[in-house]
Amino acid sequence: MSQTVRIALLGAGTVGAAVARRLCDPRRADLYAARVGRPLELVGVAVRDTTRSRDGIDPALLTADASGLVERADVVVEVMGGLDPAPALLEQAMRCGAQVVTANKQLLAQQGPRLEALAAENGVGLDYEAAVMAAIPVVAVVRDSLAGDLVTSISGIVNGSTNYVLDLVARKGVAFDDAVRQAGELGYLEADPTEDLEGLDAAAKIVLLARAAWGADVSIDDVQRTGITGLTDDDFETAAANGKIIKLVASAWRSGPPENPRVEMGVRPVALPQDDPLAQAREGANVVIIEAESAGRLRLHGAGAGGEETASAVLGDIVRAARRVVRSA
Ligand SMILES: NC(=O)C1=CN([C@@H]2O[C@H](COP(=O)(O)OP(=O)(O)OC[C@H]3O[C@@H](n4cnc5c(N)ncnc54)[C@H](OP(=O)(O)O)[C@@H]3O)[C@@H](O)[C@H]2O)C=CC1
Ligand SMILES: N[C@@H](CC=O)C(=O)O
Repeated sequence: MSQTVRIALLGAGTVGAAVARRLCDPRRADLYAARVGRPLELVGVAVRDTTRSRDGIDPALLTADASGLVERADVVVEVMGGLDPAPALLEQAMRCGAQVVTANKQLLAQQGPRLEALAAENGVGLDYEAAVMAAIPVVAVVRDSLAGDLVTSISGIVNGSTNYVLDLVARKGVAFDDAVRQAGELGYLEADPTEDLEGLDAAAKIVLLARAAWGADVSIDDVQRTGITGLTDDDFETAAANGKIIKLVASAWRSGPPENPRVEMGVRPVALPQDDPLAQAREGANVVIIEAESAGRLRLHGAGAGGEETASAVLGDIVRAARRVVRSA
């Protein structure tokens, strides 16, 4: 038995680099050891370009052999994104008996049920809090904290980069393309920015929340989706003239009996009154309102994108996964 819980990190971009720096921070090491019951050890970081130096990451940890790295880990953390090779590496990890953590919403939206089944088959966990609303612990709230209640609707701003763009255009008069460029510089945009701008990222997140809330058998094709690229100067001017602000709102709501729920989902730009709770999200923030029969109306608000903020959620999942490793030893 290893004296440490061995962590393999797949990806060291905006999110992965922040996770690696925290795992290598000596001030955090004792804290994680106490919380887990054994020290965490970062055994390697898989990247495409191993020659590039990465602030705060020992170059000796870098490898281009992601599959070889997976074989050496108790917990595999996927923050590379995309649909190739991430799913194959996660499958390999599960078959090797490793716990799996991912922030990859597109992968989960498209292949989540299959990966969940594979995790169960191999007796490992699949944690993905960072995949929805970055730093905001919404998956745990909807899936676990409200497991004794009946959620009726979920509505919110679940994409940080488009919120940043819409906010800068509306409040600061920044040109749309310039705001998109700034969102990219802050690390908010996906590798393919059309995922954000066309509402696909928000659609993936609302699918994950609908599954968490209702166990619903839904896919991204079930989401009625409109992104923000079709918005015109006229749309922004009309909204402002009416005291409103345009936000990209994602919603899911349940109808029918709880035992056989019918779920509908949508993503679309909406002109909201300035005092609407969803209008309060500034720059890269996200906000979500969850309605449940007994709990009533809950609101979560916080950072919806960014390396350090998303790393908070990934690290929470790593601690949870590492505890499972220690318990099962
Ligand atoms: N950015 C954010 O605010 C948030 C992102 N996420 C999700 O987290 C994931 C990562 O996002 P982000 O950090 O922004 O992405 P980046 O594009 O910044 O980083 C991707 C990293 O993965 C590595 N990588 C990509 N493909 C491969 C491959 N085939 N083999 C080895 N390494 C590879 C890259 O290597 P190299 O550096 O050499 O190019 C890079 O280090 C995505 O799924 C994203 O949706 C979730 C919440 C918030
Ligand atoms: N591109 C995403 C990053 C976090 O999930 C976003 O803008 O919200």
